[in-house]
Amino acid sequence: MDNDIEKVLYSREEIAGAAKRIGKELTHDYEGRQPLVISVLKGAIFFTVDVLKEFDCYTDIDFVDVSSYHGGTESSGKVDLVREINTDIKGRDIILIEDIIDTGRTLEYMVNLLKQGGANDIKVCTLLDKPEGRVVDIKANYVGFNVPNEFVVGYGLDYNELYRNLPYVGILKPAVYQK
Ligand SMILES: O=P(O)(O)OC[C@H]1O[C@H](OP(=O)(O)OP(=O)(O)O)[C@H](O)[C@@H]1O
Ligand code: HPA
Ligand SMILES: [Mg+2]
Repeated sequence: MDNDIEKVLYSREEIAGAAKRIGKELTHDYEGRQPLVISVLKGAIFFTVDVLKEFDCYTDIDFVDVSSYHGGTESSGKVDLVREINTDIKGRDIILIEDIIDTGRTLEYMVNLLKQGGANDIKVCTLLDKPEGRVVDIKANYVGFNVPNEFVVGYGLDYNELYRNLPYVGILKPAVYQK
């Protein structure tokens, strides 16, 4: 897999450092509360696990599966709900965990879904933010790293369902998806 990567942006160690930093910030910010963590499948699974191990707080965890890239490098523009949230979110303080905010469409969809369900408060935590990709004006509250406007893979992020298990985040060689 390494041969398909143009440039490593964030190493295993740098990502671990970011997860630790954010987990500690959350521990501080949620002291005395019991938030519900919602992880956005599939991409956020690695980051969720690493942040939660550093989050010292009573919290329950649920998952939602939404999809809009369908394995490709461009957003389809439409977010499909593949698996819904099973926890009652009414009145809950939610921490949403994402791997990347790119166009912002997935996050906008999720925030609307959580508001419709009666969430009390919604905070967003993402490993990567790609501000140049935005088509929707929306921001995360906790960000690991800003990434350039390139298609990145690894540590949960896929191309064609592959590369999620790379331990680092890197730019995928365009030759891989242009062939
Ligand atoms: O800001 P956006 O442009 O909406 O992009 C961000 C979303 O896109 C990816 O999900 P994808 O649809 O690829 O599903 P996956 O996590 O299962 O790969 C990623 O995991 C984010 O959830
Ligand atoms: O750059 C990206 N890589 C992988 N998945 C993504 N989903 C949105 N942007 C990206
Ligand atoms: Mg994807």
